[in-house]
Order: sequence, then C-alpha cells, then structure tokens
Amino acid sequence: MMIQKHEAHELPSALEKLHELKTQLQGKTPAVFLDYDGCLTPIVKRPEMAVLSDYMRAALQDLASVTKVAVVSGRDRQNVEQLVKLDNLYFAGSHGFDISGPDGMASEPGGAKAALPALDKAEIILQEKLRHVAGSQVERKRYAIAVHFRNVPDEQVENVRNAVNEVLDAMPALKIGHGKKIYELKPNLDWHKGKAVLWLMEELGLNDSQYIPLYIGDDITDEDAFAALQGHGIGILVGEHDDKTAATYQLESVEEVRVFLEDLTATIKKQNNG
Ligand SMILES: O=P(O)(O)OC[C@H]1O[C@H](O[C@H]2O[C@H](CO)[C@@H](O)[C@H](O)[C@H]2O)[C@H](O)[C@@H](O)[C@@H]1O
Repeated sequence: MMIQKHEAHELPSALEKLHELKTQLQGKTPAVFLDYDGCLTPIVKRPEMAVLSDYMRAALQDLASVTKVAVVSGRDRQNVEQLVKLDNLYFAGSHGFDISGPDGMASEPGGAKAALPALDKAEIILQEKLRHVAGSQVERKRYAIAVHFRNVPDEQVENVRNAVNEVLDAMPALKIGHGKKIYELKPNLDWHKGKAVLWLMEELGLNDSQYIPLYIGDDITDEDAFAALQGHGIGILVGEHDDKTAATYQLESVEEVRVFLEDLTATIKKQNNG
C-alpha cells in the first residue's frame, strides 16, 4: 500500500472532528497506543524533567479500565514504566525492542540482544568523546542510546554529530535514528514502533474487526506507527516535526491529548453500557 503523507498543518483537528472519529469507532473498541515525550508530557530541557502529571495519569488509568492501552516509547522501558506508574498498561521501550505488560508479559521481539555489546561499547566511547561538549547528554536505554544536543550551543552541535558518525562508522551493528534535538544509535535491524504496535495487536488478540488501533505521537519515530496503521487504524500527530506525516488527525498539545483521551474513555463507557 502506498503511504499517504501530509504536512501537519493540513491535518484536521481530532478534537474538532470528534464526531467523524466516533463514527469510525462505532461498534468497535479502540486499542490505544501512546508515545511518551511530546505526547503525554511536554518536551522539556532534559529527559529526567519530563514528569507525567497527575491529571494525565488519572486519564490513562481511567482509559485502561475500559480498553487496552500501551505506551510505545523511545525511552528505556523500565524508565517509562517508572514515570507512568500504572500497572495495567503495556510498555514498549527502546523504540519497541523491549516490551512488558500486566501479568508478567515480557518480550524482546525485535531480536536486539545481539546488539548489546555494540551498544555498551558505543556508550563508553560517546561518553568519552562528548565529555567536553557542554550541554550534551548521553542517555543509555537498554536497546538504544540517545545523544541529546538540546542544550548544546549551535556552533558545537557539529561536534556532537561528528562523534556519533565516528562511532557509527566503526559499528555496523548500529544505525542512526533522529528525534527532537537528539541523535539516536539503535540496533541496525528492521524493527521499529510500527512493528511493535502490530506485534502487540497480534499478541493481545486484537486483530479482530471488533478492535481498531489508535496511535498518538509527536515525533519522527512515531511515523513508523502511523504508516503501519494507515488504512486500518487511526493516527494522530501531536504538534509537528520536521517531516511530512502519515497521521490522519492532529492535536495541538499534551493538554489536547488529555482532553481527547478523556472523551474517548467516556465514549467507550457509553458504548459498553449500550
Ligand atoms: O518515543 P518517545 O517516548 O517520544 O521518546 C523519544 C525521546 O524522548 C526523550 O527525548 C525527548 O524529550 C526530552 C524531554 O522532553 C527532551 O529533552 C529531548 O530533547 C527530546 O528529544 C528521551 O530522552 C529519549 O530517550 C527518547 O528517545
């Protein structure tokens, strides 16, 4: 299938088109997949500052009481679990390479284990190379390394990129990924958030006409999920990123995401009560 892409500003607002969306949902239960940074929490200066609000946590808890909810993040899976603090959700960390869920579900379906030695080595080299680049931050996740340059002066960002390129040139087991003011080193494998969402749909028995997948995210890595669901699910982009999008609706902010999720929960509850 040819993936349709649009500029973010061309997309209709999911809140303004709630009626149209509800028509798509009629009789079906949405399985909800959510990105973390930029979707459930606003983008902030440093990763450790992106704390989930109590309001958003309550909205997620309520939604998870009526349908399956998964957080699909570039973050380390354990880290995002600790930030969300809800035990009835599914979590896919390291861009989908590391998945957990209620009742002890634990799987690493992308086959990234073989890349661990390369990731360990890359982490050490990057820490050393970037030691003197003020504002840079190396964030290790089980199956990825984010090199942050949000707080690096513009004239030094090239030094960060050069360090990342040198490591990648020496390590064919890893590849580059992009995000908001980060370079990511990931296992050089054909696995991403889109494949993780399809895997979860299959694993949770949701590939049935009764369910419809709904994915909300803000970043370039979420495009794999929007593309994977195009034609048989709903993709909602939060804000915008530097590229065209395969999402079909848009929400302006994290606050709009919360309002949308609360409305979705109310719709499912109404549907369930006949
Ligand atoms: O897939 P996500 O859950 O959206 O994770 C993507 C990356 O998010 C984090 O970095 C981004 O958010 C930080 C906090 O707001 C911000 O400081 C940074 O500039 C953003 O790129 C996270 O730290 C990364 O590990 C994730 O890959």
